[in-house]
Order: sequence, then structure tokens, then C-alpha cells
Amino acid sequence: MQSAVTPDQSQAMDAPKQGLPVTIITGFLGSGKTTLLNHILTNQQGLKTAVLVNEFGEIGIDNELIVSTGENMVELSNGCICCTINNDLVDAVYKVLEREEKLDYLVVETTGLADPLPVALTFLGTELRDLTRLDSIITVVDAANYSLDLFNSQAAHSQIAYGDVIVLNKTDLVDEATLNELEKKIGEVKEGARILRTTRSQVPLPLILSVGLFQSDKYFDTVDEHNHDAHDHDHDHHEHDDHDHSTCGHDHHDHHDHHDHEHHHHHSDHLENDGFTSISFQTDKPFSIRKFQYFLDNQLTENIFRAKGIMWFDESPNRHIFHLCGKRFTMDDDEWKGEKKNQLVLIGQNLDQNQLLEQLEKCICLPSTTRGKGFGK
Ligand SMILES: Nc1nc2c(ncn2[C@@H]2O[C@H](COP(=O)(O)OP(=O)(O)OP(=O)(O)O)[C@@H](O)[C@H]2O)c(=O)[nH]1
Repeated sequence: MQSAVTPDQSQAMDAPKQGLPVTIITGFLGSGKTTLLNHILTNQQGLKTAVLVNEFGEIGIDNELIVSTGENMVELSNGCICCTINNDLVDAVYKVLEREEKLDYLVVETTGLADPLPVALTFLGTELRDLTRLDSIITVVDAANYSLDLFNSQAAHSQIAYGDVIVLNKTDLVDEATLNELEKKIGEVKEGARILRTTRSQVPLPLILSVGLFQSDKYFDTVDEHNHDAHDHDHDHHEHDDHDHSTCGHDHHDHHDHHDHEHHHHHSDHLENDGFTSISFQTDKPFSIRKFQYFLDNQLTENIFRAKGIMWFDESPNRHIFHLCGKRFTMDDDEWKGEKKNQLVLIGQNLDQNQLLEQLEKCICLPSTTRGKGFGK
């Protein structure tokens, strides 16, 4: 987990001793969690909110997509908080608590494949219990892509079962009858679920923050089961590079060391039971629009459920933000802030990693300055 706080700030714990309210945002891949986070960050009035973001996939695309105002802090991670109660999350929360500046709120965005329960238990079952107060678990549901059968995902089921509030998002993409049907299905997973319909995750913040909906007594048995793990944690330890990932089964590579490389072949083994894996591709060369269009039309297989990317096309001066959720994709124009690059994360089940990486490699075109005269593009 990367941190915005330097080690010399880890002195005395004179930050809030207890009770920092915490909201966990969960929800399946592409449902609108980051959109909700941005909504919170731009609309909270006078509150200083810290954010912990956890992504599935080795390249952190979300950190480029999260709005950050002077009052907010963005902390990033490399994708572990869903594994189990783990030291990464606890360490990251300590860093937030140790900041000199007093914070009012902490929002944790899990990956789309995370079971929120272990994340919640981290706040209930470790020494964080006395320093934080779990306010609520908010579950974002994609109304256009809701299908627990299709996902065959234990995590997706858990997200709804443990959600204190269900944000039924993307209501613009489906009709009223579908929404009613979905609410019924959600009610089958969680009886009496509190459901809020939204477009672009635009929910009135008083309905989801500081609502005190989380009832820890519902979880006491589970907390006891997990407590032996929790007590292993040593919070004086702030070396994030050598924490133990032996049980995670996934790769913790530092991408920044490999900036010049064409792509990364890392393969995440998160929640292998659900069969989802991610493929990350990165290059400092532009794509050809025509070639990428061909990839989207002919090579993007149905088992790729989610994709997101920061895209650089030779033919365009703009930075493009690419999102694919289910069958629908969008490409939004934006401006480059730093160096131009292509970064793409594909998430799905039974992905043919080598083939997809090869196909993406073929989307690269030579920069215009070195290109031949008229051929080869
Ligand atoms: N049409 C429509 N699109 C939406 C809505 N909410 C979010 N989106 C789009 O859906 C895509 C995914 O949204 P994100 O907020 O990135 O979803 P996420 O849950 O953070 O995604 P992961 O973290 O990758 O699981 C983006 O292209 C959003 O602009 C909505 O209400 N309607």
C-alpha cells in the first residue's frame, strides 16, 4: 500500500484517539464506486476526508481518476485489502490517524471483487476498534449489469448481504420495470435492504455518511473467529515493502521501477474461487485508433467484464479515459497532465493473458515523427 505520509510523521499518536468515522464503499466491478467517491469528495462541506483506495489490477488507474482537492488525501494500495484482515490496511489507517492535521472522516473504497466483511472486521477486530467507528458499508450496484448468476461471485453476494445501504446506480440505463425487478432480487439477498436509486452515484450525502447504520453486534461471532489474526499485527511497523504476503498469492511488483517497459505480465490471483483475473498493459508509445478499434470490435472477448484505461492515440492530442462495464464501453476526452502513456487494465474470467497482451501490443503505432511516408500505419 502506498502512502502519502512520510515515515517521520509516524511519531506520537496525537491524532484522534478514537472514533474517526469510517465508511466502506463496496460494489461489483464498474458499478460506480469511484464515481461515488468523487461525488463525496467534491460535495462534502467543510469536512476533511481521508481516502483509502484499493484496486484490482497492478496498474493503479483509479488514482488518476479520483478528484483530489487540497483538503483531501488520497492513499493508494496495490490490491490487498480484500484478502483477509491484513497489516496493509491497518498500517494505512494508522498513517491516516497519525497525521498532524485532524481528519473528520475516512472513506475506504474496496476493489470490485472484495468481500467487504474482512475489511469491516479489520476495523472491528483489531486495535483500530478503539480508534475508529465503522459508520456504514455502502454497496453500489450496477443496474445495467446486475446478475449474481453471471458473476458467479461470492464477493458480489457478500457485498449486498453486508451493505447497510444499497446504492442502485446507473438507473439511466434501464427502465422502471427492470429497477423494480432488481430491487426484488436485492431484497432476496438482503431482506429489508435500504435501497437508494441513483444516476452517476449522485446520492444526498446525509443519507450515506455519518448515518451510524453499521451494527457491530451483528458481527461479533465473526470478529471472535478472526481475532487471532488481528492480534498478530504490530502497528509500530511502517516498512510497507516487507510485509508478509505469503497468504495473498498475488504479485506485489513496483511498477514504477519498470516505467520504460512495454507492459507487465502480472497476474493477480485474488479470490481465485470467483475465477476473476486482471491483466495490466502499459506502454509509453501511442496506440493507433484504427488498431484499437479493431481490438474492441473483434478481439475483446465476452469474458472480459471490466476494463479501464488512460489512453494515448497517435491521432489525438487528448488524453482519453476508457471504461468498459459488461458490454458497454465509453471513451471520454480529457487533458494530459503528465507524460503521455497508455495504461490499460482488463478484468474478467478465464482470460488468455498472452493472447490479449499480444493483441494490445499490436495496437501500438510508431510516433508520427519517426513514421514512414504513408505506409505501415
Ligand atoms: N450511464 C451511466 N454510467 C455511469 C453511472 N455511474 C458510473 N458510470 C460510469 O461507469 C463506469 C465505471 O464507473 P466507476 O465509478 O469507475 O466504477 P467502479 O465501481 O469504481 O469501478 P471498479 O473500481 O473498476 O470496480 C465509468 O465509465 C462511469 O462514468 C451512471 O449512473 N450511469
